[in-house]
Amino acid sequence: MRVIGISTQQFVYLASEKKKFSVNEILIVEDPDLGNLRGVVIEAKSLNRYLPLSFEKGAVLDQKVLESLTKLGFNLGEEEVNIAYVRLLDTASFPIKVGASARIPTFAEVSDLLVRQTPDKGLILGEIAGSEALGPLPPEYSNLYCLLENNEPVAGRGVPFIFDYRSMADYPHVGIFGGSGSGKSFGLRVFLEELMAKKIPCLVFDPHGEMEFSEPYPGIPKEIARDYRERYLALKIGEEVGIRFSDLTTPELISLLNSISGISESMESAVEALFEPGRDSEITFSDKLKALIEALENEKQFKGSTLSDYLEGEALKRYLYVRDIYEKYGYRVNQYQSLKGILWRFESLRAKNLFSKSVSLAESALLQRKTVVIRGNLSLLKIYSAYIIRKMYYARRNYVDLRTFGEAGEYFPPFFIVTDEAHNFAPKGDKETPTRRILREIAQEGRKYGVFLTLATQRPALLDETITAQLSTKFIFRTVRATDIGTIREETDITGEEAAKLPYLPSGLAYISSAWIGRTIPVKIRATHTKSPYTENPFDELIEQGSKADEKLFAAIKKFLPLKTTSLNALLPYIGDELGKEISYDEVLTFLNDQVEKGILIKTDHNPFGYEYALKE
Ligand SMILES: Nc1ncnc2c1ncn2[C@@H]1O[C@H](COP(=O)(O)OP(=O)(O)OP(=O)(O)O)[C@@H](O)[C@H]1O
Repeated sequence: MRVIGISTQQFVYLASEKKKFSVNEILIVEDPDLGNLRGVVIEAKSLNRYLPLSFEKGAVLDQKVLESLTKLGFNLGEEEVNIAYVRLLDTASFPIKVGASARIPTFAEVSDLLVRQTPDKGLILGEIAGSEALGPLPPEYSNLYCLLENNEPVAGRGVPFIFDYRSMADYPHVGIFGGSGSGKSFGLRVFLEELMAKKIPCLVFDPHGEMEFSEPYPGIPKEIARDYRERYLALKIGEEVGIRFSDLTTPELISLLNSISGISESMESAVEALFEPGRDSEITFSDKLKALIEALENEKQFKGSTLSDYLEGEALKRYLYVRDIYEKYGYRVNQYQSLKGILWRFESLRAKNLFSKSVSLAESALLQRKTVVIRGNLSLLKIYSAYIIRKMYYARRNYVDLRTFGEAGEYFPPFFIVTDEAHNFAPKGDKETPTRRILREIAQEGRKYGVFLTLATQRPALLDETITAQLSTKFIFRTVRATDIGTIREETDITGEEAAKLPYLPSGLAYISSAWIGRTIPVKIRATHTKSPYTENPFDELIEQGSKADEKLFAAIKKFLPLKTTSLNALLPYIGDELGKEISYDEVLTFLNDQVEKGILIKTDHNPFGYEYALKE
């Protein structure tokens, strides 16, 4: 490797016949006067005589570079020459000497650039791509992780990428972007495993039920494997976690109703007038709504206080109750349609079982520094997340605010909020959603309180821009859509060359762009220690399900072998009993013929009307 072309104090060109350069690789230039200087490859090209057109394109290849190559003895007509455009990371007091040699560094020479944190104080997320060449690592950086090759874990051979989560106090919030199948969910799982290992409390929203960490990934060596079973708690909305109605404030109730379907101003003022926080239960609030609707439907009956003679017993009790409610609220809340709208929204919330449980299990698990996985379908999570995030965030905020003024409040720990499908929780656009409001607030102020976001999405272009702008660290996996690549280019410092590679990145390779690192680093995300419940290939699933069904049917039919098709109809009820379900003539016949094809049964002509199937000897 030699310096060619025109060099400056900041940039040099390197050429080599043998070494192929890759973008982001760190190299050492050995200047006879300036000593050893480190630089990072920002563009890489290969030239050979069959590619004359590439000479015309790109900043790397100008005429002077080509002349210099020829003068230095490279034979462009005959051989391939690899060229790198390198930005120096160390300061040079004058331009680098042309012709100076360059080489691959040792780990010790570049360790300060590659590892910013010791493994015990950082998240071990994977391996810096291309770092295998740096030679043996000191023991403290070895054997920390495996990579996944053809779905098998193999020991990592390069420099670990250690994410300095402590730097999030200055550079908060993480974005994980990548198209379908790019390795984004895998990356998120690795991130969560590392947070659990460090006992950093975390609130995760899990719309796909995949955030399970109890099953070990097959083949992970035991020196690396960790047991996460005690480190997380999965809670299902409506079963283990919900909203305690008596805890709700009026704005919270309004926000919940709004999340079912947007509410009007008159509905909002009706809720403000009717709802008594802390005193109303879900039943008393619903009763009030119904009573007021009933009164407005027959307003004449309830105006004035003349009591009908015909009323007695339950009917009288009801009349008095409705009249009472009408007298108390009717003069302020008299829009029938608004009340119907609130009732419909409120009953929809109740139907989701939201009010049957509280957040106490989630709260105490966070206090125990666990990861809390909140499960539910996407639409339920969208409703619930705003409530629980606000609840946990304000608990933390109150504690910190009180502490700032020297007062003792109830302790609540710093924590992460993590979700996949983030563009559904905080979509871009004019329509305000309750979750977006609180996520924006945390994106802007969470740092002060030690509350950090980790938002994963397939569609960064659809994520709220205020939030995207606050994500100081971005993990960018394979991305194909031009609009998403456009957003990524605006929001990170990745180069044009890196952006052009985004559609072709292999699964599991991410560019990590972060304000605290100051440059983009390509990282192969490590193998997970645990297995998602849904890693089975759907086609293997078909085969497995098929063979299970076949085994069952074979066991049911076996005792009737040899079996004649003429007696099959009569046997169907018995076969059905064995199977525990009805089965048709055609289904059994197809199955028998399949077994003949597999060589398990033989089929013979029985008589002009049918066949006989028997076990092959
Ligand atoms: N770090 C990795 N190393 C090697 N292979 C990986 C890695 N991450 C993912 N893969 C491969 O890519 C596949 C898809 O990964 P993953 O499920 O994480 O995709 P995804 O980006 O989350 O897609 P979707 O958004 O559709 O869920 C995995 O099943 C695995 O085979």
